[in-house]
Amino acid sequence: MRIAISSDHGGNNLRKEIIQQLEELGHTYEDFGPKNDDSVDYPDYAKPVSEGVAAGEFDRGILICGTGIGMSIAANKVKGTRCALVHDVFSAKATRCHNDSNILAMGERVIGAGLAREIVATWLAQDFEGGRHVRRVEKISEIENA
Ligand SMILES: O=C(CO)[C@H](O)[C@H](O)[C@H](O)COP(=O)(O)O
Repeated sequence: MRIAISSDHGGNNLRKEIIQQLEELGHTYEDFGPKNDDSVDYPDYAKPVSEGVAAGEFDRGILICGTGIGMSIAANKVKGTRCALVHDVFSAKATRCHNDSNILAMGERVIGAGLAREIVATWLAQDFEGGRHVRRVEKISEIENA
């Protein structure tokens, strides 16, 4: 899978950990930074990942900040993104099955690297269930296009 990933300064350590995991799992990825630990603004880093996923340049995106909240709010402003803020494995599976989420947001200040790795592995592996959920995802697009 082609994956776009970024963080803010609050997510730098977890981003590096997840990049290592992506390499272990054999995914291709583009790292949108940041390049150092300076304090930055999360919308600047959510934008290129979200736009890349929405444009079809990447299959999925992963965004990490302190809480994951700012990243997920910013990502969901980009038309075509369905960003899920996830801090448990059940939700990681459910949001792929039901919401066809194309971006995963997590908070480095909320969960540890072990759980984050489990969430990423589950979220990447899980297919969209389709069926009744197609209609609901289409209704999200209708709101976006209104
Ligand atoms: O979700 C966030 C913002 O809504 C993130 O947690 C940011 O990483 C956080 O706001 C950064 O805070 P800092 O005090 O500037 O490190």
